[in-house]
Formats: sequence, structure tokens, C-alpha cells
Amino acid sequence: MAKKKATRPVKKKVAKKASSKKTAAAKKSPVAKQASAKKTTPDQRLTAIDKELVDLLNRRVEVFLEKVAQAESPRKAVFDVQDDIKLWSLLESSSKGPMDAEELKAIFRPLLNAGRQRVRNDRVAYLGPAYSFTHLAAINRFGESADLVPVSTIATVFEEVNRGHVDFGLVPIENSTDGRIVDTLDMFTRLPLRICGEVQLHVHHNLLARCDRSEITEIYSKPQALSQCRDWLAKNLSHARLIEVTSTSTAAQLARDKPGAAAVASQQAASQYGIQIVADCIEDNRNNITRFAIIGDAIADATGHDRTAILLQIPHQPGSLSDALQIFKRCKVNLTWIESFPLRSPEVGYLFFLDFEGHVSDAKIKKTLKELEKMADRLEILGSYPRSEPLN
Ligand SMILES: O=C(O)C(=O)C[C@]1(C(=O)O)C=C[C@@H](O)C=C1
Repeated sequence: MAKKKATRPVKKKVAKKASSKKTAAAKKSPVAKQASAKKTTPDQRLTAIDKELVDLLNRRVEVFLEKVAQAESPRKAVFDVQDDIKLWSLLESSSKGPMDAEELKAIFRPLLNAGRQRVRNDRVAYLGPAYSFTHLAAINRFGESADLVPVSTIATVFEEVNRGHVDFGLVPIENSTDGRIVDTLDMFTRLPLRICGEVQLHVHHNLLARCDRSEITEIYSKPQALSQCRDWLAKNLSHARLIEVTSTSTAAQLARDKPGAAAVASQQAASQYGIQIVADCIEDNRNNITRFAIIGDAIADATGHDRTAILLQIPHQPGSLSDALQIFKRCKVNLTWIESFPLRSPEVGYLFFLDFEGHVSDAKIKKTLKELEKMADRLEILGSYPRSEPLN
């Protein structure tokens, strides 16, 4: 008897608690209401979840804007690194699956940016220092009033975007004389970032020095810039040592500071760092064009004049690449670029970077991607964005 008396109320209490929880949840959330009303179909429940998510996402942005408006230092509150750290650890500790923290972070990152973009200018990381060609491309695209942030390597541009420290990054991707920019393509294989635009720039190189041409013993520049002027340098300064650095503007700073040093760099770098132009337009190909990629989370709408970029891994066996290319032929899609990379050991085979005319929302691009997907070991869409014309 005593046992029964002791257990019954406990059972009742548990049952009461569970049912009161249910009622509270049902009152709070339409999704919970739908879930508890067992008659709904999965489609109806998905629609209800989506509606609730739309409201919650908008509310999160609104509350974020409220927090910024009330902060003592709004500028600091817009990007408070502690907020991100707190959120990432919440995602790690509270996700019960099926999504893991990394997948959730990929969803939350654009949500954080959506709030941040509403209260300030775009922050754009570029390969610096100031007046590198990437800086000139960034000024062309984002204007002088954007918050342009110089960083020292291409990898850092990617990392800054990936961490959400900036809205966009600008990196060189391809040059008409020298081909692919390996550091950039390699970063696309490492981080899940999108290409959301491109800028093409006519690149004119100059020889900058604070001494006479005959006194130059060393010439600094980025390997790509030295390569774009290879013939001119061999013909005119064969005695000087060529030294590779991370950018043309880093080279200009060295030419300013080191006796006997020269740089291959932009005309704007010469005036910024107070160095004479010893020779101008020294690029071997007068039509020297570099294409830069704008990386970020934004998805560009179709314009009818677009480009799509993908990463493709196909089985490492005879005929695979030919089969993949046949798909482009069959779907009448014009391929604009293809590059291959050996896979990282211990994997054997190649990863291909391709870009082609069209937008992911075009019927024939959808068909191409569907066909490629059937044969691919890995297919990632890096982005669809408007094609640009070269700027001077
Ligand atoms: O070093 C710079 O100024 C850059 O912006 C990089 C870079 C490149 O890597 O391609 C950009 C344009 C020119 O082709 C030369 C150098």
C-alpha cells in the first residue's frame, strides 16, 4: 500500500508535467502544434517549419539591429568577435543532429552577415598592401567609400571571409599571359566559399626604383607579375636578381626602403610610396588582363550574361574526362576555362576547376549539372555571377 501511495503521485506528476510541456510548446510554436496534430502530412509540416524559420530569421536580424542601436559603441557591436565565438559554441553544444556544427555554421554565417550589412558599408578584404592590382580592382568594383581591408596573403583573404570578419574578399584568379593563380584555386578546394562576382582589369606593369636603372641589383615582385614581364626583364635588366614577394605593392615598399632595389608594380603604387617610374608598360603582352573573383556568401541573380564555376572530381579512369566534356557538348554549354589539380595524398586522381557560360537557374545549366552529378565523385558549385568586361 505504502509503495503504491508513493509511486502514484510521482507517475501522475510526470504525466502532468509532460502534458503541460506539450501544451506550452503547442501554444508557443505553430510547428509544434502541427507536429502534435498528427493528421498533417510531411509536406504541410515542412511548409509550417519554413514559415516559422522565415519569421525567426527576420526576428534575429531585427533583434541584432536593436542590440547595435542600443550599444555604447555601435561600430564595435556590429562586429563583436565574442558574439561569433558564443554562437559557434552554442551550435556545437546544442545540436542534437542530424546536422553537425559545421553545417549549422554555414547557415548562420550569412544570417550574421545579413544583420551586419544593414548597418554599415561592405567590408572587403583584398591582397594588400594598398595599391596592389587587387586593391585597384576592389576600388573599381566597391568604390572608395567601401571599407577596404588589406591583408597579406590570398589565403588570409579567404579566411577573413570564411570567419565572417568581412563581407567579401577580392582575389586574382586568372591572368591572360600567365594562367591560373594557384593559391586562389587551392583555397577553393579548402574552404566552402562562393564566387559571387568577377572584375577584369587591364594590368600595366612599371619598373619602380629610387635609383638609376644601371644601379638596380634586385627586382622584387609577385611571381605572376615577374612572369608577365619575363622577356622585358631578361632583355633590359638581365644582371639583376629577381626576388618573389607576396604582392606588387609589398615589392614597391621594399623598393622604397632598400638601396639598389626595384619593384614591378602599379603606377598608383609608385605615387603612393613616392618612388619614380624607371620604365612603364613593361608587360610582355600589351593585352595583359587579370580576372579577379569576388568571394562571399551572396548569390547573384541571373542577368542573361553569366558565368558559373564548379569544382569537379570524376573517377580516375580512362575516358572519364572525355565523358564529362561530352556533357557540355550535348547540352550546348560553352566551357570558358578548365584547370586540373592532383588530389592531396593519399587520394589518387585529379580535381578539376571549370567555368562556363550560363547561370545555375538556366534550364540547360541545370541539365548539365544533373548529368555531371551522375558521374561525379565530387561536384561543388562555386557560384554563378555576371560576366564582366575588362576595365582599364
Ligand atoms: O600583387 C598584386 O598587385 C596583385 O594584386 C596580385 C596579382 C596576381 O597575383 O595576379 C594581380 C594582378 C597582376 O596579374 C599581378 C599580380
